[in-house]
Amino acid sequence: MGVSGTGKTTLSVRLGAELGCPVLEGDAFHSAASVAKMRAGHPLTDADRWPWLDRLGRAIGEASSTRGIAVAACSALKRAYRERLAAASAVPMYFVLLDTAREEIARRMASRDGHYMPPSLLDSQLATLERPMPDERALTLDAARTPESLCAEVRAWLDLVPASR
Ligand SMILES: Nc1ncnc2c1ncn2[C@@H]1O[C@H](COP(=O)(O)OP(=O)(O)OP(=O)(O)O)[C@@H](O)[C@H]1O
Ligand SMILES: O=C(O)[C@H](O)[C@@H](O)[C@H](O)[C@H](O)CO
Repeated sequence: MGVSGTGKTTLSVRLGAELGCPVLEGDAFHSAASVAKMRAGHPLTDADRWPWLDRLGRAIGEASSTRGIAVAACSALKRAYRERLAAASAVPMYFVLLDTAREEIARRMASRDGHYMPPSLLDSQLATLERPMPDERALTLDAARTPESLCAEVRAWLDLVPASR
């Protein structure tokens, strides 16, 4: 989880490869209308996001049944979005927030080609972000670290989280 451009896709692909499990890309579950809206520079609303979170959550639940675990990249900006995603999946869900300085995120967004998300939406993403509370199953990491070290820390954390929690 985290705002656009923090490295969710990069980390999830790496983690999925290391764990040998399915990887789901949240961006692929948006409706065409939502993608067009973001491309045009308009932030999504809650109403835009609920059906997307339900679709992605169900897919996470299905994907995790094959290998016992699945990894997903999803902004999941608000607590209510994380709760919706977990409820739709019907499996235990653990969140990793990638968080770092605005300047670094803006630099990453500006430097990538062909992505529908315009850098102008970064401030709305940051304003919407509700960082996980202590009672959520969540780990916060500095997104400025290397993908290798982020991946290693997530794996160490997952091993320490009891499966029944
Ligand atoms: N740990 C990292 N260190 C340096 N650059 C990174 C790191 N992770 C990702 N990047 C680069 O930052 C850019 C954004 O990464 P990525 O697409 O993984 O982010 P994202 O959070 O999935 O974005 P979005 O939600 O907008 O799809 C890419 O150009 C990627 O190569
Ligand atoms: O909830 C949202 O506003 C969206 O998921 C956005 O965060 C983007 O789709 C994603 O980050 C790709 O840039």
